[in-house]
This record gives sequence, C-alpha cells and structure tokens, in this order.
Amino acid sequence: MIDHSHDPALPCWVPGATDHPEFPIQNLPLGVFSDGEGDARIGTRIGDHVLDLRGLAEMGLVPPELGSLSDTTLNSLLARPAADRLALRHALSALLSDGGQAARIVHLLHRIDSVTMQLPAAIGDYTDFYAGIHHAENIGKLFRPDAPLLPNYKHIPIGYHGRASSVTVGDVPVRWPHGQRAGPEGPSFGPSQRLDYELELGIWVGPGNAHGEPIAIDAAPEHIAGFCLLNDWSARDLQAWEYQPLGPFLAKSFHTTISPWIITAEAMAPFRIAQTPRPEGDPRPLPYLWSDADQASGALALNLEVLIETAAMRENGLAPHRLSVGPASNLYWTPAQMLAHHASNGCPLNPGDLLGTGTISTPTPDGRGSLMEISEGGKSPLTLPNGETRTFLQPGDRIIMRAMAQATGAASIGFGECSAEVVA
Ligand SMILES: O=C(O)/C=C/C(=O)CC(=O)CC(=O)O
Ligand SMILES: [Ca+2]
Ligand SMILES: [Mg+2]
Repeated sequence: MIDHSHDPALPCWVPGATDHPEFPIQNLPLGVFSDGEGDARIGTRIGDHVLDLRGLAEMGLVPPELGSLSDTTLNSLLARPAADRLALRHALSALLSDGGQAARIVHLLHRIDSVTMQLPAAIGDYTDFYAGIHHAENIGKLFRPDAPLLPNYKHIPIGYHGRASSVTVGDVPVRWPHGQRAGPEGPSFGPSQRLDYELELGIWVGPGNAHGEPIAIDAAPEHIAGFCLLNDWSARDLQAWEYQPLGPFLAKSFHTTISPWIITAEAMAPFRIAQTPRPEGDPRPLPYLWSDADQASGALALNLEVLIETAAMRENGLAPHRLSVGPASNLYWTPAQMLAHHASNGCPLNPGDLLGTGTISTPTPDGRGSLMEISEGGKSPLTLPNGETRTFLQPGDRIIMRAMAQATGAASIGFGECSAEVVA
C-alpha cells in the first residue's frame, strides 16, 4: 500500500487546515481533550480544530480493533503495535482529505480554543536523560569546573528517575518551589533564588517490555510511540546542594510541563535523519547501544525554540522574546539508544511512560537551552528588549517552547506549544 499520508499536496476539507503551519493533515497527533461536557476524549488536532476520535469510533469509521479510542487516556492505544497506529493514521488521513466525508463528521470537530487539553496518558514513570552534550558540557563546567564531562558520559546515556506525579500539560501555573540550599552561614530553607527552565524533548513509550526482558536497540523504534516538548523546571540552588552523590531530587520534582499532543513516530517518519557522527576519538558505544540502522536514521530533524514573556511584557502588549533557537541534532544519544539502555537491565517500560532527552543546547551561544547557561551561572544577566534583565526566572515569567519538523519535500509539522508561567 502506498502511504499518501505524508503527501505535501494532500488536500483537507477542514477550514484553515491546508497549509496550517503546525497541524496540517500530515501531522495528525494524538491527545486527550475535554469540552466541559462529559468525560475526557481522545482526539487528533487538525488545523485549529480537534477531531473527536471516540465519536469516529462510535460511528464505525476507524478500524474496529482500535476500540481503545473510547478510553479517557491514550495508554491502551500506546500499548498497541506501531502498525495499529499507522492504520489509524491512514483512516484519519482518508477521512479528512475526502470532502465527501465532511457532512458525516463535521459535528465531531471542536474549535481548539473551546476545549481544554489534558495529559495524553496516565504517566506511570518519568525518566530524564542528559543526552544534550553541549548542555552537559556547559552546566558541568558550572557545577564541576575541574571535571565538566564525567568519564562515563560518552559510554552510557546518563539519566535519573524523575517524578511522574508533577507532570502537567496546558497552562498549569508553576508554583515557586521552596527548598534547602547551601549558604555562607550553613544551609537554609526557603523559596528558590535560581529558578530555571530546561528545553527538552519528551519520548512517549509504546508497548514496552515485560519485566526481565530487555529491548534490543533494533527493536526500540517499535516501542517509541511519539514525541512532545518537555520543560524540566529546575531550582539550581537546591540542585547544587542536594545532587551529590545520587543526582537531582527535589530541585526538579516539583513540576515538569509538557506540550499536549503526542506527535506520533509515524508522523515523524519524513523527519528522521542520521545521527550526528561522533567526533574523532570518541569511544564507540558497546554493542547493545549500537545499530547501523539507528545511526543512519534514528535522529530527528527538529528545530527548537524557547521564548520568554515577562509580566511587564504582557502588560505592555509586547511580543515574547526569543531566548534560544537550535536543532535537536545536538543530542549525543538517539531516542532508541536511551530506550534500549533503560530496558537493558530488564526494567519494564510501560505504555505511557515518559522519557526526557535532557536539555538540548547548541555549541553556539544562540541556542542555550537553560538560563543557567545563558547567564553563565548567574554572572552575565540577559537584557530583554524592554530593558528588563534576567539571570534566573522571576514571578510572572512565562516560558514558551516550540518545535518544527522540517525536511525537503515534506510538509512541515509543529509540536504545538509547551507553555506555562511561574507564580510566586
Ligand atoms: O549535575 C549535572 O551535571 C547536571 C544535571 C542536570 O541538570 C540534570 C538534568 O536534568 C539533565 C538535563 O536536562 O540535561
Ligand atoms: Ca532535565
Ligand atoms: Mg522537572
């Protein structure tokens, strides 16, 4: 069967969807929405609308084995093989491109501004990696000037277990964390004085593995259902004091914001690129982390952007200011390497688990993925266009992350915003 779902010329009858900058018919992400009536429903985003997939399933318009479309989370759909998600994509693509279907299903479209997006899945476990090598070098210099990149970094995808309970979507305000930090007179407890964000990609786990059964690197793509944006809010003063020897703990577990849509692995197919070659002299990873196929097409052609909108900018009607821009190809490890490593000891990964890639920074100053890097540990304040300055975040600051997938010959698709405001 020829896959037309990526054809850049594919028409769509939904008003405003053709040439939509982020959600044209070639995207078809998965999410969960509520419209204030009844319980949450699974939907796809098309242009500035959400299409109710439960409604479609009830009308018998999607493959019957995808009965999980009536659930209030995507967990059971994520548990299904990638071929089932592809079948759903093809069904949606056919329905939304055939103008003859419009009258039948137009009542299942909701304007995006009339619904509230919810967490796409019940997240059982959330793990955060550290695969952005330029971030690891920049932040390592600030935390450990004598040993920025530890000797394990190029052999093992470093990660830590995060907290699934504090992951939110949408505009849930981030309440200012309190905690313990070091000081000249000894430790003290109070509001963080170095609140920061981290630009990351989220990886949504698909079927996963049984307890005790690792996932081989070449099987990893079957278990990666899709991607989102992830902001790992971080209290740097708490982190610097607490992180040794077991890694980040309360400095990051207070809140993590993600973008609401799962951009499926199938939608990302045209945007797979070769992994950036390892610099000459870097060690070749152990065989369980190495696959020629993964090196050839396991990375993502994604351009990432972070913006800030302060309370003063909002009051004066000023547009958000761009803090950084750069490609996701600055990840030292691919999503498949992270997933295969995570399961290599037999630890079960479950449908709807979330992996963070780690902060993605460019080697150049224009693409630093956190304020800790931009302000060089608080030493070089950033001046915003309205004259305000920042080293770390202030109450009322909103951080907005965006991602665009681009490739020649393909219609570009976006991830939608990962956006939230920090409040005192
Ligand atoms: O100790 C360090 O080098 C820094 C660790 C982190 O900030 C952990 C983290 O969240 C990693 C990341 O996002 O890249
Ligand atoms: Ca992080
Ligand atoms: Mg966090």
